[in-house]
Amino acid sequence: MRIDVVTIFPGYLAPLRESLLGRAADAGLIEVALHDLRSWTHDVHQTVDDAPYGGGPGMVMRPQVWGEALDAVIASDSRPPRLVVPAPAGRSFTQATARAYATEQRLVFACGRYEGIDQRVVDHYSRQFPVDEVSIGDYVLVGGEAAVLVIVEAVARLLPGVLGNPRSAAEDSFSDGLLEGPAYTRPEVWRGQAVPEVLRSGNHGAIARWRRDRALERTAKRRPDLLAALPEDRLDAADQAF
Ligand SMILES: Nc1nc2cc(Br)ccc2s1
Repeated sequence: MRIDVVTIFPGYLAPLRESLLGRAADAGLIEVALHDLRSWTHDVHQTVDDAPYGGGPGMVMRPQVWGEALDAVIASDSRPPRLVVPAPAGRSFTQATARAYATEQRLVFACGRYEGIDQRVVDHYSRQFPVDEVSIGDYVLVGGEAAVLVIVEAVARLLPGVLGNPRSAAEDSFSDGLLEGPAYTRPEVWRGQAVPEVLRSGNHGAIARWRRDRALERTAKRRPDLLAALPEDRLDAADQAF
């Protein structure tokens, strides 16, 4: 997978080259290219924003700069892109979105700042490529860069070969529509708290049931919306207690 990120703060995306993603890049599983939006300005001040039509606070990012940048970046690789624009008003980015993005050949991220990017940029490219405006949560950041770090990590970990143990991705939170239950490791007793006995029983059936019950219990308590959204056939008779 090829990932391009256009931003006025390329340094903010440096962590994409660290650890898990660094190893994935070294292994050729992911190719990350960072592009400074200001490279496509033509004035001495490298202006990327302007006052909003209709008045109001803040500044809006100029369509001309974004158009020149995205034309150049998209043309720099033959793989067809999905353009992803993090935005507070975007559709929610979920594990299902991450799974869908993990099947893409190429993701091009446009990192907005200020009050966002002139809407005509998204409208223009939506006529040529799939374009998603996505939000990573119901809060407002200062820019899209932090959202790109989150999205890229959630997607990259699903790519074959990126995680040491592929079962991790298959069994983590949200993979079966539920939150993950509690996890334990040695020592058996820590500060007077013992590891639940069933986990030391060696009875794999009982362990699987216990883990399912803890996941259902936690999901019912913390995210009842996820439980309500589960398709009927995803809950078996033993699950009905939740
Ligand atoms: N939750 C989010 N907040 C923001 C703010 C800006 Br400015 C750009 C993108 C995003 S995504």
